[in-house]
Amino acid sequence: MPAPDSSRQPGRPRGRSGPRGSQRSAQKPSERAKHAEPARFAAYTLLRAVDDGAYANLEFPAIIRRHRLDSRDAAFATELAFGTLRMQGFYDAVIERAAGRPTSKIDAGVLDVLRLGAHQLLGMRVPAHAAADQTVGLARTVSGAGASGFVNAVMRRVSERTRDEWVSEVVPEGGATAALAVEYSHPEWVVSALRGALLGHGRATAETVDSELRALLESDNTPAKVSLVARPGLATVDELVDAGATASETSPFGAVLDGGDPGAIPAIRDRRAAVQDEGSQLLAVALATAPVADGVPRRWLDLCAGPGGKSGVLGALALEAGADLVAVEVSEHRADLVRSTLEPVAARSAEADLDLEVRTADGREIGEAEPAAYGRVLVDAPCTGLGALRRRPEARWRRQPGDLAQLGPLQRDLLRSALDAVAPGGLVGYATCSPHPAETTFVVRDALKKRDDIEVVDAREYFRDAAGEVLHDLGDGPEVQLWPHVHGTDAMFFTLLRKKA
Ligand SMILES: C[S@@+](CC[C@H](N)C(=O)[O-])C[C@H]1O[C@@H](n2cnc3c(N)ncnc32)[C@H](O)[C@@H]1O
Repeated sequence: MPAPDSSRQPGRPRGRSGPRGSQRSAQKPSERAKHAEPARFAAYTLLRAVDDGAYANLEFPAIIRRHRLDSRDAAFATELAFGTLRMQGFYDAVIERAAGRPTSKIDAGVLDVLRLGAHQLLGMRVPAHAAADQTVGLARTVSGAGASGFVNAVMRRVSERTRDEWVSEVVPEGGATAALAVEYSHPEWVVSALRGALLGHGRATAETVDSELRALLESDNTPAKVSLVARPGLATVDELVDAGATASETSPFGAVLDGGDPGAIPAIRDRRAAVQDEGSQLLAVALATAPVADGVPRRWLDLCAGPGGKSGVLGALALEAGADLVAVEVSEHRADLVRSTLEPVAARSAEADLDLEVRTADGREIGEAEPAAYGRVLVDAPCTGLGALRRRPEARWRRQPGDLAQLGPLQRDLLRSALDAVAPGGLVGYATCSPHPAETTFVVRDALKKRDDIEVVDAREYFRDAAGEVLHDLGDGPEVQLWPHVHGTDAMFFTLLRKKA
């Protein structure tokens, strides 16, 4: 068992008060932490793994197990590691100033130690002396005594100012985008892209865009709550509530878990329920419930299905509607995840004599191979994920503007294939977990060019909250753009298209 962490007593929220130099430890250096404490070492291990290309969400559970952290230490390590990854851009600006050298001139491992220290000082409630001592101890463990003097000096300088004072110190004046990028710790191109998205989707005007953008960037830095879905007909929201969750106000099939392990909930263990953003739930329901013409095939298609979150909802709703479902995924591994997600639906579909097929295939080829064969088609296109940055702490630093150019042709081809695969009178839903106009409205506009057989349906009325009301603040339509700072969901985009009968 790791030793109790006396360095984590509740304290004043960081960064709202005066300088904290006076809070420095009265301990002599020789009395300070000599070694890394397990939770901090686990957080450091994750940062190094992410630097090597790992995905934080996938990697951290194994690190927590390897370091044998109890639930309290695991929660601390998660807040420390994920918060550090999110705020890395801001902390690097602080560290550069405090160290008097660019971060490129600091050893990568030592830089990660300093980032973790900066987060404890400026972003968590860890007392300044404990943050500094533990960070020096971590430096000694991972980089040897040589680095610990440097780390000690930088930590001392960082601790001399509050977060707000550091913001005034390192955030550039004048250039709004550059300033927001540092203050809210996003790459500059992402700040520009989100500004364009707020304006492009009519969420903000020139007058309101700055405050909307700040709220959106802030929500990217706030860990998402754990949203659950009770797959329709397979589980109920009440089952999730009985297991400790709170019923969602946003999604009729949703619930929110405040703490604890979702995997311990029986309905989730048997895949009748799952962890899923409420926005994703809503758009799957919208596609499944918007009316189609009589006589369209009772056969639905999920063209980009892996790992199967939306297929799980669509499969359950297809079963209720007496429809077949084909879930297509190009990656073999992700197609296996879809199979596993759909297992409980598959068993019931077989009993109901319905066809449920998971196919490892290229969705771009389905339209030509099976023209007009489906009544409802979902294209949940591969995208930059700029609308889900709060869920993937390192994603903002991985993505590059060039990704947009790479994904664009694929997104257009998949949508064109879907439009060919849908039968007259049937519906295609095009979705992304990005609000970027280049992945949303421009893709739809281009795919509809040179076709006169498609009409755009107002999707808003099919986005109904748990009370059955149309969700608030859906804008002017016809498409729907959800926002984390407005709806509490990922920034999902959804357009509903009908092939003329
Ligand atoms: C945004 S994810 C889909 C998420 C999924 N609908 C869910 O809710 O869990 C996009 C998926 O499309 C897959 N994909 C990429 N290119 C594809 C293609 N040409 N055909 C089919 N699937 C493709 C990716 O492997 C990825 O799993």
